[in-house]
Amino acid sequence: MRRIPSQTVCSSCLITIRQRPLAPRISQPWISERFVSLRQPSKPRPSRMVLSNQVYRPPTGGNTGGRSSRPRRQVEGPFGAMNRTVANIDPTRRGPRSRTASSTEGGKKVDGPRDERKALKMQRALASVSYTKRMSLKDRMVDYDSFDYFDLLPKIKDSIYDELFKGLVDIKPTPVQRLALPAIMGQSAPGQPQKKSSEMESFLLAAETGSGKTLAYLLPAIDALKRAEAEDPDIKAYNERYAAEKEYQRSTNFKGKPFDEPHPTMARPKVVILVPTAELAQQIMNVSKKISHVVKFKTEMLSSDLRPQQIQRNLYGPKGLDVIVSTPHLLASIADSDPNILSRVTHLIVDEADSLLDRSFSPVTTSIIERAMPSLQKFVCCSATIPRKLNNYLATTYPKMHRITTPNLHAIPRRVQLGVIDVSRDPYRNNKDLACADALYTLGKDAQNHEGPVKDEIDVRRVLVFVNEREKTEQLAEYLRGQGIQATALHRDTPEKRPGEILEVFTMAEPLTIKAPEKVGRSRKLNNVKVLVVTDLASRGIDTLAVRHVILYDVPHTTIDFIHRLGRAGRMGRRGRGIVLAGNDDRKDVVAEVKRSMFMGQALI
Ligand SMILES: Nc1ncnc2c1ncn2[C@@H]1O[C@H](COP(=O)(O)OP(=O)(O)OP(=O)(O)O)[C@@H](O)[C@H]1O
Repeated sequence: MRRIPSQTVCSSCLITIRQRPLAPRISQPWISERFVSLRQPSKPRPSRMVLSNQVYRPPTGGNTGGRSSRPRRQVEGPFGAMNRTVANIDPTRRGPRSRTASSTEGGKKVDGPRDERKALKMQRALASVSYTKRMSLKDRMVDYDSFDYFDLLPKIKDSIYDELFKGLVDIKPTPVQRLALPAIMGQSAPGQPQKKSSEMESFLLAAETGSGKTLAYLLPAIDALKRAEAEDPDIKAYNERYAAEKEYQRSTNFKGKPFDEPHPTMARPKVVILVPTAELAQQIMNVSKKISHVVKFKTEMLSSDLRPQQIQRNLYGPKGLDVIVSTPHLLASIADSDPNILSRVTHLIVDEADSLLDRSFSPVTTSIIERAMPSLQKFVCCSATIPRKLNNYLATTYPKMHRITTPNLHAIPRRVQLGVIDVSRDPYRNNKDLACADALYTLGKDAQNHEGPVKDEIDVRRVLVFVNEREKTEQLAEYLRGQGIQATALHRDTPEKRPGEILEVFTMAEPLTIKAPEKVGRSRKLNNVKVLVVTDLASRGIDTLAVRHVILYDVPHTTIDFIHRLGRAGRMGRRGRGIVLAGNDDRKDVVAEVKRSMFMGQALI
């Protein structure tokens, strides 16, 4: 008589393995293969929502984007997956090694603690970068601990100290800047001059949120722009004509038309920075403008919320155009009518590359890349999160891409604390609105007196509340206002003011204070907290330096969203706090694992 097989559950992949008790699995591998069945067939997430591992090097497997080692489905057609006797399990992910974080130290394999994050693994939202690689990057970063070690033009260094970080002492490059600046400029060692490359070079800058990626690509681009300008014969000839005309007008006391010959760079920028939103375009243009006050170049932005006359002026201004920051759709449509607009581009930067090379933006972004390619010298993709799909796409399209990843990529800094409010419990009973208002009142009560010259002032806390749906922004803001909280909603169709103006309160670094109330009245009113209820519109790249608190009203769909939303607090070494409101319908196990990963300083997967 046959014995009934017993069952075991594989802890890493939640599969039920039926096997005969007396047969050791290792010696008879066919048993596990034959009787493995999926207990919980979960739908795999699209790879654009899954963070990539090993971002520091391209995936193996050439044009297949690293997927060649995976077992492929044998039977084609709609019923191909039925009646299978063998589970479709990737052999590279099986066995004890996949469950153990291992690294190599001094040629010896060292096993780290087991990675227990089952819920995140099921979601497969992010994956880790080899810890060995992270350490070696740390070693490389020691070298460039001052901007003086970079072979940047002296004026650019002046702009760093006198404009960008005016009033700050002991300014040091951030990790991504230490890695990216020499790489993009072709500088081999600190203090050494740049080496020019005859080929077009491509770079991936992958570094955590708020780590200074903007300057990591902007400074080398402006440096190259100014060096090329000094050797450009058209610009030289223009400057000579301009100087001669000025001299003539001065000597003859001429009162007629001033020199109005269009500049050779008019509507022909050399540096193009693509970003997904108008708000981010404005922010990056402001940084570029600050540098231009010292270095002298022309920088403008293009975005759909500008009036047509303004767009015309920004592009075709007589003083020329060197650096343009734009959303891809507008730039592509302008390039349709004026194909030469991208004919001189030497540096093309795709910021928030995972958004701009995702499905919705990809055709238009790639059309710009293709048009700029003939004159392109440096192509830079930049993001805080690298989904697997993007990783594979870049490996296939740009096999020689230089990959620059920082030690903390995909990790939320430990200085950001995460608190979780279980709204399914009393007193909220799934009333998230009430829980949100209560959390804001608690933040208001904790606010400190302002430590400044004026007495009796209290700090105003600026809090971002993230929701998943745009309809919810208005609804929640209205509820909060009804509770005496100063709340504003911001989404793509916000009617009254321009989003930039609304965001300004949250992006300005200066402290915001109000006069302390003399005595607490009876009315329920929260004066020292300003709240912005917002969708992902404000989660990408917006530099909310002054924001220390972020409330995740809805649990984000992926760890990618966790990283970007929580990344609005705790920027550039500051402390921050996130609060997640988790209800009955939310994945509390995912939230718990994100919280634990943050506590342990682990990269999300
Ligand atoms: N070397 C530096 N020292 C001090 N502050 C810096 C330095 N470099 C950049 N910053 C500041 O850090 C802040 C964040 O920089 P930035 O917006 O470039 O971050 P990011 O990496 O692009 O973030 P995100 O991924 O969220 O877009 C900015 O306010 C910037 O002025």
